[in-house]
Amino acid sequence: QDVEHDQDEPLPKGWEKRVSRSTGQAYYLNIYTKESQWDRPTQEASTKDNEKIRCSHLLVKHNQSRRPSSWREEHITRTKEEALALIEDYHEKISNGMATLDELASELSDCSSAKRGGDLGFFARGAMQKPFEEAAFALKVGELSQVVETDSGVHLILRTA
Ligand SMILES: O=C(N[C@H](Cc1nc2ccccc2[nH]1)C(=O)O)c1cc2ccccc2s1
Repeated sequence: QDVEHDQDEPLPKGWEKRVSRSTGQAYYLNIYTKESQWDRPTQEASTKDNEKIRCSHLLVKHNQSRRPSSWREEHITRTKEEALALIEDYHEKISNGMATLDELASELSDCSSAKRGGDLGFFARGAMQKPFEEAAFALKVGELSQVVETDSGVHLILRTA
């Protein structure tokens, strides 16, 4: 469900709306690069895909998250404050070398990418929620973000390529 746009608002140029055969969930196809994404695009489809980066992330969801459920916990009830306390602890552990983001993400991330150590693969601008995209594209390769808030919850982002 995409609450911030009414469904019949036109999509930005170069995108088509499709329905996933396996989940019945709507997704969006860039007709130039043939890339697809779950989130409704906010900008015209990029015709070239050279500005792509690769990131891993650790997501802690809370009771105000867009989908307060994950592979770890069917009903996520923690408050946003509790989520922030957790993610700040993880940030400290990764920053002082006590743990790596992929180790913590594999066990603790509320995103399905946890199965891949938090790896989201390569993505261009327009694929992820804006706050996440801005933070990710501001990182140098190998750099860990500060805490980033999106409608999904609170994140730590590591740019890997
Ligand atoms: O949106 C996803 N997962 C959501 C949580 C979430 N929300 C996000 C917002 C920005 C970036 C990553 C995010 N992951 C969920 O599981 O509820 C994605 C999972 C995966 C898995 C592999 C590669 C890309 C993605 S994007």
